[in-house]
Amino acid sequence: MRIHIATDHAGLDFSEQIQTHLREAGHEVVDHGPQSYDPVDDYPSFCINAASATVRDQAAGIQTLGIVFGGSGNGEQIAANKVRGARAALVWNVDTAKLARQHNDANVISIGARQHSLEVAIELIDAFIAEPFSGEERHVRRIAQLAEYEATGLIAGREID
Ligand SMILES: O=C(CO)[C@H](O)[C@H](O)COP(=O)(O)O
Repeated sequence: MRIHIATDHAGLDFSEQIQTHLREAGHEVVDHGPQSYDPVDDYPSFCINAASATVRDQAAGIQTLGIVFGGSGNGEQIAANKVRGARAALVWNVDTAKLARQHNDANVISIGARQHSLEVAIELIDAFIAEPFSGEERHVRRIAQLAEYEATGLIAGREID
């Protein structure tokens, strides 16, 4: 699978080690930065680039997922979700990693590098990558509502309050 990855200064060390893990597992990793440590760098552009590339590859039929990291993962998730078509989930245990795929068909995982050990972060990412979307009708319906809202501001053809 192709994995698009991005972080900021708070996750750089993590990102480098996780990229090694992913490459050893046979994935193609595309690093969206940062390329060097800058304690005052800003996560939005890195994370938006990773999410955009993930959405673009999926639209082209390429099997791909995105990973974004930061100190908490909150801002990184918010940034990724600004990209149309991105469904970024902030994951904090194996259950939320699996549910992000099963129920939400999340295409980007966000993780707080200051919240977990490297071993746990790798466990969360591996669980996320391995889990398929359930494809169940209720989840398909809810995801379609989000996509419709993103595209038109409507849900099921109606304005919402
Ligand atoms: O997690 C993050 C955003 O949600 C950032 O990584 C975090 O805010 C960076 O903090 P600082 O600039 O104090 O190192």
